[in-house]
Amino acid sequence: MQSTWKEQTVNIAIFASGAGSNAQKLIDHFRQQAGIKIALIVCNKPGAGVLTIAQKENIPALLIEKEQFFRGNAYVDELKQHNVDFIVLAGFLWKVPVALIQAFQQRIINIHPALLPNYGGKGMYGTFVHEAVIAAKEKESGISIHYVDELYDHGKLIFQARCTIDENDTAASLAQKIHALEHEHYPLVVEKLAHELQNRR
Ligand SMILES: Nc1nc2c(c(=O)[nH]1)N[C@@H](CN(C=O)c1ccc(C(=O)N[C@@H](CCC(=O)O)C(=O)O)cc1)CN2
Ligand SMILES: NCC(=O)N[C@@H]1O[C@H](COP(=O)([O-])[O-])[C@@H](O)[C@H]1O
Repeated sequence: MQSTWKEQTVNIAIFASGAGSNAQKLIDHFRQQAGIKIALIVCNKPGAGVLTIAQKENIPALLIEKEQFFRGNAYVDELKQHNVDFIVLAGFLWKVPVALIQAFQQRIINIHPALLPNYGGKGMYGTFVHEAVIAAKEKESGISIHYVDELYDHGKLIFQARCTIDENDTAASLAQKIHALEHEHYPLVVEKLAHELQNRR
């Protein structure tokens, strides 16, 4: 039987902990796209900028807390209630637990602001990444988009893009270059994976 358009829609949940610039770019990108919807914003930090974006964009927001996330159902039931098909981490700073990974196998991805496998792992987030890259006097950095497994920054790589680092670059100027790469590429990678999910149905 032909499924309804609603059933064919790929519903995406964005997990974020901070300002939400990547979330905003994803929302903008899919605003006019039939069949792919940003259905939920999940956040672990009260007052985070991404919650303001959710409110402005009239997207449901779910504020999660540690006990239920790490020792409860990992909010799998709530995600299913929102018909979430795919999870996109965009500056989410907690480790995704195995319960959630098992419920969304090969359907959780993350963007990391460096060229994995270098400069990843516990403590490697936000400006800490750029400071480490600058301190190491690297000549280039970039972004890595990967599937999420039970370890930090360890899942199968999907996409990488690079930028040069000039001698006068600082962690702040490097962060700007990295954000530009993220905003350019993440929506396109998410779109490609969402279409592949649609075609598997
Ligand atoms: N199971 C997984 N969960 C998450 C992954 C992953 O690859 N597998 N990626 C991270 C995102 N990330 C890097 O891309 C990352 C985020 C945060 C940390 C970190 O050290 N966090 C601190 C806590 C910080 C806070 O609560 O403010 C910590 O664990 O002590 C490392 C890497 C998202 N989840
Ligand atoms: N290791 C995870 C990590 O550092 N993620 C990084 O957090 C930032 C979130 O920015 P945003 O809130 O403006 O999208 C992004 O640069 C993302 O790569």
